[in-house]
Amino acid sequence: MLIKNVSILQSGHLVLGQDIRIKEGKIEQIGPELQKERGDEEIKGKGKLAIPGLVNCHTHLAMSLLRGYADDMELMPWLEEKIWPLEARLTEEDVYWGVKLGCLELIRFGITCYNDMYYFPDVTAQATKEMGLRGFISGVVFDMKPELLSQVEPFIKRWKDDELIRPAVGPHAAYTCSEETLLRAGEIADRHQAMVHMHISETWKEVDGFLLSRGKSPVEYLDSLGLLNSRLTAIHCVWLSEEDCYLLEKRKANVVSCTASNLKLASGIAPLNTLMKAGVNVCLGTDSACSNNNLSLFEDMKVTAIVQKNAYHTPAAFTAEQIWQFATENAYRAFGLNNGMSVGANADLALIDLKKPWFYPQSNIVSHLVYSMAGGVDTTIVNGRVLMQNGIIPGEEEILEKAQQRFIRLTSED
Ligand SMILES: C[C@H]1O[C@@H](n2cnc3c(O)ncnc32)[C@H](O)[C@@H]1O
Ligand SMILES: [Zn+2]
Repeated sequence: MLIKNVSILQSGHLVLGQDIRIKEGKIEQIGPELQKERGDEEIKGKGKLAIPGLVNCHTHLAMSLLRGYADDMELMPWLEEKIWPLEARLTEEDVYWGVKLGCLELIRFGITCYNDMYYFPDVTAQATKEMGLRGFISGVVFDMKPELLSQVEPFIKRWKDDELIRPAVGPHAAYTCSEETLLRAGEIADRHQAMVHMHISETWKEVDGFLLSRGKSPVEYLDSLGLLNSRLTAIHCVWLSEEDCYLLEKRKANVVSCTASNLKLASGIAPLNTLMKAGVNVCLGTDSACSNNNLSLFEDMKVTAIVQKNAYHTPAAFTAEQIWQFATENAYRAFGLNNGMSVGANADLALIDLKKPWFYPQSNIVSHLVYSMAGGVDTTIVNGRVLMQNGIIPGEEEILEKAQQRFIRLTSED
């Protein structure tokens, strides 16, 4: 495949007239005037910017089926009164079409890899693979459904050698898993060197509960169980002490901030300034389309930048370049992804049509990507396979129809 005459970002500046040769799922060559080789599929890149694929570091993708189902509530009533009762009715087919609906949105927003925690992980993995996206997929584990823990290791064994899917371990949170459950989940992850995906310190009530009952924060408690390490994606981390921030860095844990979801649930604002000062690897996630309510990292980048600037009364903080790293390089580091606009990297990239008013004047492109990007990308490529070209995703219409049918069935008993 040869992407012709596209612009790329180099050190934050636009470099025009570049060609990108892709072979066997990798970027083989980048430069001007590359010769077309026999059999090369050519993609016209004139007027477009090629960006490395974005990584959504926290989703419950199948919850795209529940978008708009339960707004305007805080976390625990939202879960206990609305979400968990509805999820009790979920079938594998609901999850399959919900994941496909979510994949459509990820593709349209230039996201080539995502990190998921939900029910029926085999179905999530299969649907993701069919859509062509890279995914770190974990089956949720919590004591409400004790049978889920025993399904983790077989799931890992089934998917551990897949090219696009990386099986992970998903203990829901410290407040929904017993110590025994957390220890066993950690042992399984250690045995398979799998990523661990966990909601941590999302609300003040969660943290206050631990301080009162255990005399330590959730972060300190999880560290006492050996769960803090470089394979952990610690989701939310809104209510952290300074000691928690330095402990997360000491253990090289990754923090995933889900600003829009935190704000919509009125959970608070994560202390990203302290985390960055401590040297923690900070990434971004949208959480589900049921608490955001979309899966656009462009939107979460902008929201994170402006909310954090205001929180610290420092407009100069959280620059567009730093925020862009949250959604790209920091995420690649967290998941050990060989991604980026460089020779030998995975051919996971997106093309953005720059002929849009919000990209003019064509000056500070990273600023435009973070502060003014609107809509979606034009073309999305994962592992060298074109998933969307010129805004067209094959099979989209059927997925939209099926998702609508599944939502109607799922909520018909309400
Ligand atoms: C996977 C389970 O986690 C539930 N969930 C969805 N969003 C959140 C959140 O922000 N905090 C905690 N739990 C969440 C989801 O409904 C599943 O039950
Ligand atoms: Zn979540």
